[in-house]
Amino acid sequence: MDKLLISGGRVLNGVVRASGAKNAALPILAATLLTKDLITIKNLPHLHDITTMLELLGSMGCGVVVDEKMGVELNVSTLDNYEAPYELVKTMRASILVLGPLISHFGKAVVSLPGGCAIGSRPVDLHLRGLEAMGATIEVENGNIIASVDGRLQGARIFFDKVTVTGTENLLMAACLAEGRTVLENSAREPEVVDLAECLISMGAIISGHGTDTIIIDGVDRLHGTTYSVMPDRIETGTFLIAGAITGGKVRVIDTDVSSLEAVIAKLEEAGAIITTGDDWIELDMKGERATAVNISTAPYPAFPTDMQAQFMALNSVAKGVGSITENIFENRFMHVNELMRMGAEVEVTGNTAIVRGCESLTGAPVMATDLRASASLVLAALVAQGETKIDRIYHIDRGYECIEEKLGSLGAKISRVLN
Ligand SMILES: CC(=O)N[C@H]1[C@@H](OP(=O)(O)OP(=O)(O)OC[C@H]2O[C@@H](n3ccc(=O)[nH]c3=O)[C@H](O)[C@@H]2O)O[C@H](CO)[C@@H](O)[C@@H]1O
Ligand SMILES: C=C(OP(=O)(O)O)C(=O)O
Repeated sequence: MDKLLISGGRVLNGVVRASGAKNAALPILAATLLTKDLITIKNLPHLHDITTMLELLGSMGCGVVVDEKMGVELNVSTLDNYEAPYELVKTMRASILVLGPLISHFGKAVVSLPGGCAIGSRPVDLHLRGLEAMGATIEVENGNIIASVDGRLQGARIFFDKVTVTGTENLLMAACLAEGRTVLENSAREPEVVDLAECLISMGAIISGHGTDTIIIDGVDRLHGTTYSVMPDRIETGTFLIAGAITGGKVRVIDTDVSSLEAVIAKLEEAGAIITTGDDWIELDMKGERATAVNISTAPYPAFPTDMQAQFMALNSVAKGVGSITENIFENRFMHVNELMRMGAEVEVTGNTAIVRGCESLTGAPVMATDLRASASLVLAALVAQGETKIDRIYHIDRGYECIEEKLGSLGAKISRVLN
């Protein structure tokens, strides 16, 4: 298994480009199942999850042509298989995103039921209940969700008990080809949901209210082809800004989306960073100062994102003072705590709150990545730790960070990949 080797203690300085957003690219790729016309998706990040989604679409019979800049041309007209098998779903939960488009366009779908994962139990009951409200028949057999509908799905009013990002995306996609109007209430307002809606609109869908908690979709008979460019990755952007903050450096992230990072920028400023922004760039300057610990409480957008929680835990570990981190979305998203403690971090967890007492320095150690953002927090901690850190199981980080060692290396980090 590949490992990352990081020698800490270098101040990061420079400019780095944000890649396309994994969490927008995945639903947008699934949305291509809604038309038989040719679709071109641009600014796809070069990530393991994207390859998995392309593999999944390919296994269903879609034509997939990738160009050298990670633009992809998809052709669904050859699709002849409506199944997302366990082998792919177990490596990427977001495979569930093909359920809504498949049943809406083809009237049938078999998708392996995603199990729990390292950050929590993560059920998909709200996806299934919503599709049933639209007239689908759903059965779970041998670990598979078997969905079908006679004729078209029917528009419906659906209230989500809990805000769910991929749940909103699945039903949004399903509603585009349904008969009549669908109203999604208590919908996710995440920028990635908005990006998906914009892509669907460019395919001819009639959608309003995306970016608010009530999305209205008027179903159409067919969608057409489009060329669409995926939004920049706000979580990758935030992670690079913290790489600057944790090392007392100055980092500018370009080709990013400033408006999607308000909650993160506010916390970085509270931590003592000087932030300057332009139309599509954010610069963080610590002026060589150590950060001040901040309190974080995760919640759906526009509040502080759970996907940035672990990275702020790393920052608090070496900050001045004490900060609390409360995780409200996933029940088990503190797997990084024990690994950070192996590097000398002082963290006490009670229920869903971690109290982090900042220390003067961390020390390098062999550590284990447990999930995607947990791995990012270990990379960040390693950048500032004394000595060498070896991070194992970095396939987690390859799910969500494009060329992490090249990008951090270009900012001055001493980081390399050990191939095994
Ligand atoms: C591919 C993708 O976009 N992944 C993101 C998406 O995951 P994902 O869409 O899986 O997360 P959800 O927004 O659905 O989960 C939010 C909460 O709702 C619960 N829930 C969800 C669905 C459901 O049917 N029933 C239910 O109880 C979940 O267990 C969790 O406690 O949003 C999360 C929350 O911002 C992010 O951390 C993930 O990076
Ligand atoms: C949790 C994440 O991804 P996924 O929902 O694909 O597991 C993430 O991007 O931090």
